[in-house]
Amino acid sequence: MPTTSSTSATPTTSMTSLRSGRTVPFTPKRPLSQDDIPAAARFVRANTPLNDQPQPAKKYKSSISAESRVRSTVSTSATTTRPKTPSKSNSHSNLSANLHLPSTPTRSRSTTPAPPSPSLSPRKRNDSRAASPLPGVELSKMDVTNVDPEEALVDYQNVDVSSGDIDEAMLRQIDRGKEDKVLVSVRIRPSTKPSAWTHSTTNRTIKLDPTHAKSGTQPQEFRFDEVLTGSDNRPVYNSAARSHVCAAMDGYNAVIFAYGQTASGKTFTLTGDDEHPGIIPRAMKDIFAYIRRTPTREYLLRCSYLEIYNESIHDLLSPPSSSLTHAPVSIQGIGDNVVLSPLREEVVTSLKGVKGVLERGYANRRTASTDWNERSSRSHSVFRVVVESRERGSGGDETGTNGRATPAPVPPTPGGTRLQSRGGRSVQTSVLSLIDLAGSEKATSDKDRTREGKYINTSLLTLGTVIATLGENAVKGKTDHVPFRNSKLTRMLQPSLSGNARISVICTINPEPGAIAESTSTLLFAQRVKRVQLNAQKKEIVDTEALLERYRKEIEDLKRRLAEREAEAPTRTRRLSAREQLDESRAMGDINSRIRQLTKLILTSQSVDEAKGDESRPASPSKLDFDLSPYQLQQELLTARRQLETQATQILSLEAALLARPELPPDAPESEKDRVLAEQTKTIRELEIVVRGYEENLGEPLRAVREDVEREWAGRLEKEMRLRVEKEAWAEELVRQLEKEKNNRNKLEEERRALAAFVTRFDALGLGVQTAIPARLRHQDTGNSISSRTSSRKSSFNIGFGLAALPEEEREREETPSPVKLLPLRPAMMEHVNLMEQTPVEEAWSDVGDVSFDMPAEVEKGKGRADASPLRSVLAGKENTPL
Ligand SMILES: Nc1ncnc2c1ncn2[C@@H]1O[C@H](COP(=O)(O)OP(=O)(O)OP(=O)(O)O)[C@@H](O)[C@H]1O
Repeated sequence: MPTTSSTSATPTTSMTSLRSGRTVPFTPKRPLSQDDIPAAARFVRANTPLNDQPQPAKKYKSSISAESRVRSTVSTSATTTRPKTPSKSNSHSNLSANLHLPSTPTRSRSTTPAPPSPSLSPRKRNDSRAASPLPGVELSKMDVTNVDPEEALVDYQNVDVSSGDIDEAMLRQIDRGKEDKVLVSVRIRPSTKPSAWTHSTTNRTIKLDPTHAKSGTQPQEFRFDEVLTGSDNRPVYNSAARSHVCAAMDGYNAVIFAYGQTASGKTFTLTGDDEHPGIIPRAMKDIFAYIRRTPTREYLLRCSYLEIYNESIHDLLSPPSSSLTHAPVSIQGIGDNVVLSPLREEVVTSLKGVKGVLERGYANRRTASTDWNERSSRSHSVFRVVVESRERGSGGDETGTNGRATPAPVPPTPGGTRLQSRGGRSVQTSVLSLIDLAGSEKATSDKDRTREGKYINTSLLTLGTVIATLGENAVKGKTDHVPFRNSKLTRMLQPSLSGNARISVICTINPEPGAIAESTSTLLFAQRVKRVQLNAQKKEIVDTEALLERYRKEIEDLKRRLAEREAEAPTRTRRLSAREQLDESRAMGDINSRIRQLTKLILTSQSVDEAKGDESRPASPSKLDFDLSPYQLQQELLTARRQLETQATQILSLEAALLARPELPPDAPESEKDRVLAEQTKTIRELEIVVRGYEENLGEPLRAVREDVEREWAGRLEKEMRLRVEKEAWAEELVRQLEKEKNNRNKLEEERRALAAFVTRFDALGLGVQTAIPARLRHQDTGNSISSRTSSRKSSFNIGFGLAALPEEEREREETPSPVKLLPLRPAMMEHVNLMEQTPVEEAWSDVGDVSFDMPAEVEKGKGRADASPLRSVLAGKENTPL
């Protein structure tokens, strides 16, 4: 039997935590002095938009000017020196407390990588120097560009023990959210006022109380995956977020976001407070717990924190004041390939590291006091964790003295994979995005807040439209355009919303009667989200990398054989006959060419991947299908560029390896010098092979691709311009025709009036011909009748003469109603039409043909002539007739 309850049954005082038996402090995010205001009043003021109490909240309103950002930013250099304003400190301490951090790491391997050592690659040394662009502003050493990914790996052995362990409940949750639908939950915020809604947590339904419904209407019942109440964040996390956190650890992209009216509890759900840690701290704990229970894999975790404020993206970990070369974060990439750049990413290896990142980011968030929420989020904030993992290797085969064989390659594109696949072990990458949306709101009393509110509402509206279109497309099998680009938020979420992510949405509502409209709108949004179709896929860099590993191994093997032969050469050649020497040199040539061939294969590994089954032949870019659309060609170009970048990285690595070789002292034995010389010759040869491969394989074809894309685009542009010119000409012609038509009409009207006057006079003369004159010539509507007659005459003219005389294709064009088709009318034809338009009065005149007086001969003669209007002739003839 479902238990139906109303939130009204849970007043503030009864929102006592059942666990603790204490009153849940509805801590405003910017708390007042606790002594000043009684707890109940504090909650009412902080949460209730329409309470009838005075609103001292204004008193605590703080500006969110750039200045305040700078203040909080500069202080981020060390968490200890950050000014602890009362408003922020509570949040920070919430975060720290929520993460339950240990004082020191307890495992053998340090969880925090050491500062970059000078023995590392030159690139790394440069980065660490550039890491402090401002005096006094020390940026995090965990910035991903400062950290060697191989040294920041977290695995079950070195993971922070404070992360706890995964409980059975978590394992049960893993399967949740596997369906191809969005997991939609509704969370009803506790309230002191009676609730306007009835709900059932067991049936997962919510419905407007009929007493609040419009008279005569039956309120709609909404059903979701979860209906949650109360202040405990644990059940919310367990049922609405945990499955998705696990999915992210398992290799799927996952997005969890809170949506709802301002002050309905989004931030409370995502961040929580001391007593009720929210989704973010709980998720981070689970991530480390997951690593602990997965002995087969090693992980690299990178975090970023950004906000979208007034439609621009701000990096919360790298605010403007911390960098001299600050550039705004922009969204790059095409379609579902979204890259945020420049965006600071920090490697985290422990909960403590996560805490630091969250604290700094949170301190830079824009919040302000509004009429409804003392610390309202004025932006959409996104906390992202990139999870990279690979199987743990045996260890011996791949590392050199400092744990690596070559310097860490720079990832080819911003936001790309950092971890390298090793020995055929693939790297799995996924992103967990935890999003606290700004709340939709009504007009507010503050000007700045109103402006922000406009941006907030617009982007939420776009989110609604995007969701609605995606839902429609999914339900009706349509492919309607989805306006992702209409807001930064939707563009950023495009890859996830397009389906390649597991999504969980927690819609928060305020149950009070004063917020029925907003709550209904939130529930309708939730309903639409439920219809969106998902198809999340794991992203695994498997084939290419594995193949590369195979090729690399073979190359190494061949080089070893080549070196052995070269070393033996002096003694062997003496023993060999001329023929055998020739064979020997051929064999060496074969080995060299195989090395070259394999190098080419590495260079075009991506293409090789596509040309499955024919691995010996590199798929050359010259095989490109130029029937592809410009978009597809562009994609090809991007792929080629990426290969090029990989090659450039390889060259850099080899050069760095060459430089890193120890120099010999001057008194070193000759044999040692010869050995070093031979090694260097070998390295030079390797470099030559790589460079040649690059030149042969990518240089020219890449240019060719670029030229083809450019040519294709130039062709399209030319065509577009031609069309435009034609259209403009058409428009001009149309205007001319209209002008002509207008003149004709005026003329016709003039003539009609003259004729009517003439007829009236004629009547006045008592010549008794009224009945013979068509009535319309004597009334106001005459003109219309004449013009309609004219047009019917014109069309009969067309059919009778013009079209019959035209060739087939022109006749077709004439029959098409589009004005564009008028353009190719032959000038002679146009003349006919003009003549028709210029002499409509003869039509009218034919109607008065039975007027019982003789027509002057000139009138008869003038019929059908453009320049001699019969009416004018008539009028001229009658000019001196006495009236
Ligand atoms: N379920 C809940 N239990 C207890 N307190 C809550 C709950 N939901 C919200 N609150 C309290 O209500 C106040 C407003 O909540 P919160 O700031 O999370 O709203 P919001 O939706 O993020 O608002 P905005 O969009 O303006 O940022 C906070 O003081 C918060 O502690």
